[in-house]
Amino acid sequence: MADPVPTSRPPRAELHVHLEGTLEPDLAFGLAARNGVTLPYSGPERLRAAYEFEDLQSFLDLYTAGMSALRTEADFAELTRAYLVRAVRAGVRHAEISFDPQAHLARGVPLEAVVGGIAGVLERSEADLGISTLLIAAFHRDRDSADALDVLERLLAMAAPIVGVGLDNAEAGHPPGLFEAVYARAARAGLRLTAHAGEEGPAAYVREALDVLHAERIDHGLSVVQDPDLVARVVAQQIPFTVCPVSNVRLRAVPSLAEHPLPAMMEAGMLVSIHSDDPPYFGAYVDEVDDAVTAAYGLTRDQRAALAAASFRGSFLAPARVDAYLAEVEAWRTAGG
Ligand SMILES: Nc1ncnc2[nH]cnc12
Ligand SMILES: [Zn+2]
Repeated sequence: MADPVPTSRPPRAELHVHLEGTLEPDLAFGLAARNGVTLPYSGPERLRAAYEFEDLQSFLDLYTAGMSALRTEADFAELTRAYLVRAVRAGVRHAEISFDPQAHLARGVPLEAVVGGIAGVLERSEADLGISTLLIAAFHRDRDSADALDVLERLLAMAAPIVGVGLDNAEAGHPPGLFEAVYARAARAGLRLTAHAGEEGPAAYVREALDVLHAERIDHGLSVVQDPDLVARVVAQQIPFTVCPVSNVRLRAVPSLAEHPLPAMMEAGMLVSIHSDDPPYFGAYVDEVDDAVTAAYGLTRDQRAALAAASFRGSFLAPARVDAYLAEVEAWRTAGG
């Protein structure tokens, strides 16, 4: 018999989600109308119908176009709140949300509006919605690293409430090592370090993110499986990998879930967890990602609980909070009988 709705999926942490990638077409058109912005589609359904991607770049083009609707502090607050409400329904107990400051600065939107809108909602998320949250500033790897350093200094100067930094956007030809100084500065400021690596790039990019950036966590990291020595190392060190299987299929990093390395990563003993990346663009929030991988690989309740536990272990939360959330996962696992 199917479980009742509240316990059908494990409690989990969402560690890999781009705030701008949570923009639903209806909200995009609502904000665009409010701001006098014209989106290059006749309406939300036409926009959603355009969510067919050949690769990462074809997605990034649409993702960047969608962002043009976001202009004011209130827009960022509304976007953040809408994501959190949906995440709570997905069983997300803790979310570490990335945002792309450079994308907004490039459009003339002040950093204060972006950070103020997001942070104002996040600081009340636990009281208002019962979900803990942390914020990550992600830098564009296909821009000059001096620009990333400048934006990082501005975030530090304004005491932006960020827990860490990330690295995203077009990967091919943009190795992590270019951002060594940015990550060193972030580390000196006490920030936590994560980086996209091995989504479209080679295993060498994953290695470089670990060795040069000293990344504590790897976003995607699919290509690690091409390097058995590196797999052995990340297993030994229990480096968290935030994998987004539905995103990887939709962006054609892999042909299908059946050919995705997630089962091999789990089998090898990696600390791997599953996430949504940019949910409306890929047609799946993290509960739907869980459903998809459970069906594709015939995961047991214990395996789903292990993925959920890894999401908390890989978080930037304090150990006591991780332990409290792990107890919730364990309660879910054992409730299944
Ligand atoms: N999957 C992804 N890879 C790199 N940058 C991104 N920004 C939003 N989604 C991304
Ligand atoms: Zn991502």
